[in-house]
Amino acid sequence: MEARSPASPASSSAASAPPPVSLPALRAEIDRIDEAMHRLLMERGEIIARLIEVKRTAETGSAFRPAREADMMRRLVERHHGILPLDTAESILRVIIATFTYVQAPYRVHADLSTGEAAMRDSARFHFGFTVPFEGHLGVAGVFRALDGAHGDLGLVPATSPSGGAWWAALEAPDAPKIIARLPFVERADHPAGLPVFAVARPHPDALVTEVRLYSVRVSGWSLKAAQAAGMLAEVVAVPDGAFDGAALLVSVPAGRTIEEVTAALIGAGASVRAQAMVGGHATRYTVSADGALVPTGH
Ligand SMILES: C=C(O[C@@H]1C=C(C(=O)O)C=C[C@H]1O)C(=O)O
Repeated sequence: MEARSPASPASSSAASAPPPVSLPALRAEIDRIDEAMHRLLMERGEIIARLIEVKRTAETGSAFRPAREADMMRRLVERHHGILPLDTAESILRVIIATFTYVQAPYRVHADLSTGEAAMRDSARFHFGFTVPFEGHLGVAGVFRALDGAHGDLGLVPATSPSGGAWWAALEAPDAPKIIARLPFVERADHPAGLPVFAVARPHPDALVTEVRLYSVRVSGWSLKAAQAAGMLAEVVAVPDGAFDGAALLVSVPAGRTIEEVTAALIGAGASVRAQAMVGGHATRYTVSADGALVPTGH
């Protein structure tokens, strides 16, 4: 976020205009700004109408462009300052983006509620608003069934505490949906919708972001040593898989690293890699630090 003292003028035009002194004058300023914001949103809609033709969304089915969305959210956080809470600015832009994506090609959000309904519903509403239809499912299998029935829809699955076993194995087939984003886009300690969530969808072929690459990896000989070796290089979610120290892993490989480095580390720690498949990708994660700076998260 830009560092500015609270006394700084909001814009150069405000700085040159004489300060309004009366309550009616201040309310007139607010009405002018509200009307300008509404007109700008309607103008944004006209541009989206033209963009639909350029993207030919109707042909490809999915309008999501996760890389662009992550970039827009990072730029919002970087330029934000003043008394409006960042949470509010972030949720407004998210609802604008999600709703205009919906206007391009209608979709539903299917969320796995099995690790808690309130936090998941907050994440879905914060990131997708109330115009995009929301459907809760008790388990990730229900989410994936819904995505099979409606190829343009989007699923939300808790990113860190798998309640339904190694759900990511269902994303291994080439024509299966893939992880396309990790929410929230910009992390911080007190994020009001901070549940770590993976967004799952069938991406447009050139829309999958691969800054962070996600792999489903099956190993035998899984041990604390193997977990530590892989954990030095990548974020790993592990679920025991069968007898004899087997495990199903979801490995998030950050930019600058490769899955080969991770599997070499696993083998070096005594594990055997039985299978691996890419199951998605998302933008590099960023955290807002206490002084408002954006810091890459992870390894
Ligand atoms: C507008 C686009 O489509 C979607 C909607 C966006 C928006 O409203 O800003 C941004 C990214 C896409 O998910 C685009 O591809 O640029």
